[in-house]
Amino acid sequence: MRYIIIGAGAVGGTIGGRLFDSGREVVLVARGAHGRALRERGLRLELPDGTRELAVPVADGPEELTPRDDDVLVLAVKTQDTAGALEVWGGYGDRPAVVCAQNGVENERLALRRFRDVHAMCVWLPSGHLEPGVVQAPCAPLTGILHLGRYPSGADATTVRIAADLADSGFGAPVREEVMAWKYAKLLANLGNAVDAVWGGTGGDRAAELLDRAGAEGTAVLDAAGIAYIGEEERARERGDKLLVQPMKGAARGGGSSWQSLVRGTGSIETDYLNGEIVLLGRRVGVPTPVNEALQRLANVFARERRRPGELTDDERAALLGSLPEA
Ligand SMILES: CC(C)(CO)C(=O)C(=O)O
Repeated sequence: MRYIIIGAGAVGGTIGGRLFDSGREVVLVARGAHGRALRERGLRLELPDGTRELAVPVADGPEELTPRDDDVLVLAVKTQDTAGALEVWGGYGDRPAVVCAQNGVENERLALRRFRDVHAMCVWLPSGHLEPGVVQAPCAPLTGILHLGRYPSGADATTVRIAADLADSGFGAPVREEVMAWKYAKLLANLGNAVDAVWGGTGGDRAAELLDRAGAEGTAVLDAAGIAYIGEEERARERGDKLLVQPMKGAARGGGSSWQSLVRGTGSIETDYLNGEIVLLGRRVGVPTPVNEALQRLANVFARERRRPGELTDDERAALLGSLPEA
């Protein structure tokens, strides 16, 4: 199989780099400073057991590639960029398999409009990309856990082959027939990304309250909407001691993916598809979601104004805390 990684940032770069390092054929799709660094110096993949300098082929877009029957398009751009990526790649070849290696639950729906063979990946892969050409993944003994299934459910020979390649490359890669139940569970965990981003990781008890409340709104909404998700106990058991963050020399202080979007100053953030997904579903089923709404609003202001994590004004902090229910 040839893995074409669309969006070679933290998650895409780690998956692509690991697959390449284990002998698989990989093309990284990246533009701008990151794309230039990858072309000039290769991918620098920093792992707990050492750094790999990987000369992975790089492409700007589909015009540089000749479609093949064994192509797998791995979508690893942030959800707000998926529609744009599909505009570019939507006409690529007859029927490549598409894997959505992204947070949120919207990407698979978008991909299925363009491609018939869509697979969903629930990505547990703490990783960082703050510098062009460099990606860090600090976990061991596994680099990440990537649950994989066909969208909307089931699994086929392609799912199993991709999972086997991933398992051989340092990831846990369970095949899940009900993969979206794993992705909805991950969505609940990702409601904390906005807290991490706007509070800057120094929130203490009040940030913990926001986290708890955002999660409680999330489960209330999914329950009311009748959407299945894997419970916290099973999720934790799955990760267990397989995904331990290791001390890494020279590693930048990390935050989640939304935190990193603010640090990179990209001007956009994924929150509309994380907290915003819960807000949308809550409006559909009549469940109020004030904390997720407040987080969504503020995260978008931070991204638009290119603020750093934690640069909250006193008024904004008060408004955010005001969204919490009375104790
Ligand atoms: C929780 C984590 C780090 C794991 O992949 C993540 O999903 C994110 O930062 O968005």
